[in-house]
Amino acid sequence: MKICIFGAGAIGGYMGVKLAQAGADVSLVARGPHLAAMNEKGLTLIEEDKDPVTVPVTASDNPADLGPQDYVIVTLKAHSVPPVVPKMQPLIGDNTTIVSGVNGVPWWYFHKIGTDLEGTRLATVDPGNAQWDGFGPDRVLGCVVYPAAEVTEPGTIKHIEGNRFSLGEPDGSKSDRALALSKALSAAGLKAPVRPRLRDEIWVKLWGNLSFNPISALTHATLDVLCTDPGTRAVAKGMMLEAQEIAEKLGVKFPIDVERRIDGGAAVGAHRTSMLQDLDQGRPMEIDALVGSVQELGRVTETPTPTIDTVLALIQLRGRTAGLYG
Ligand SMILES: NC(=O)C1=CN([C@@H]2O[C@H](COP(=O)(O)OP(=O)(O)OC[C@H]3O[C@@H](n4cnc5c(N)ncnc54)[C@H](OP(=O)(O)O)[C@@H]3O)[C@@H](O)[C@H]2O)C=CC1
Ligand SMILES: CC(C)(CO)C(=O)C(=O)O
Repeated sequence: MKICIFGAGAIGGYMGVKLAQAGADVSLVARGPHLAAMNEKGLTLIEEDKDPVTVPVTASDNPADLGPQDYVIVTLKAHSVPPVVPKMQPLIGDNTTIVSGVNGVPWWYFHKIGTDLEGTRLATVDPGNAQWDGFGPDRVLGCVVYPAAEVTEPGTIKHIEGNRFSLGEPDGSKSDRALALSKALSAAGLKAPVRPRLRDEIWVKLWGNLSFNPISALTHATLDVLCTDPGTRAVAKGMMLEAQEIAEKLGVKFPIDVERRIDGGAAVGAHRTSMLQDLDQGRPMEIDALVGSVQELGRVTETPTPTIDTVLALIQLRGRTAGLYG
């Protein structure tokens, strides 16, 4: 089984080391100094309570070097995917599965959803239908990424917590391709359950990213603070309740309530969300995938989103004034 991880930064690099250690036929697409370091000295993973490990990896910035794959696991930031769809084509053969390991509402959300919204495209996450037309939705296997990791220096990944990558077919079936990838990831020491209702998990994760991420980038507060400060907790709750109304109209069942989700965020502690880290480091923020997409779904489902609209306007302008958005 040939697996290529496209965008082998923090999450893709973590997965890459684990798969390489388990002897999988895995290759990585990356770029710049991180790619150069991987090719020079291998990819290093630092995990708590373990000695750092460095593994030799097959890595390139040119997918044509790697050829058609059984699985392409996309672990780019959401806004980086549409522009690279043409560049990814050499990785795609007749039976290639694309695994979308990207936060936010996935571009394939309405593929095989089984309602009258079947086939609806989302401009916020797939402008110009780049992925829908360039990959084809039948290739897609969904994935919710739970681990936290970061690239601490070129060629080095620090794992922070978690090892679960939930997988799910758009139609909820336990397909052979989902089960085979689950087996390969499990053999690498990762948790990879195949879920019949992946969209429910997408929304529980998205609840936090939708609200905590922009609030943290706007306030520079860590999760423990923004989830317990009465004012910002109320803003997060307002956004999440609007999202819940949208999601329930789309058939999602939430296994927990908003208060419990916010308490879970607080329990993570003094974490600077990825959007705050991106802002601080001058990198584009995943505003469209995490917040704009939920506003778009509000329009699709005719659900008012006044709190989401307000926070989205603020974070978009924050991004523009920092030269990182739009
Ligand atoms: N990190 C985390 O803890 C978590 C992340 N996620 C989600 O996972 C996804 C990936 O995040 P993360 O791993 O943090 O992101 P990273 O930025 O660390 O990884 C993406 C990598 O792809 C590279 N890249 C971008 N464009 C190209 C290109 N055209 N060709 C080759 N390489 C390219 C980037 O290089 P460069 O740096 O040069 O741009 C970077 O090394 C996001 O959607 C994120 O929200 C989900 C849960 C937790
Ligand atoms: C905020 C958090 C921890 C989950 O909601 C996250 O995923 C992020 O920092 O992007």
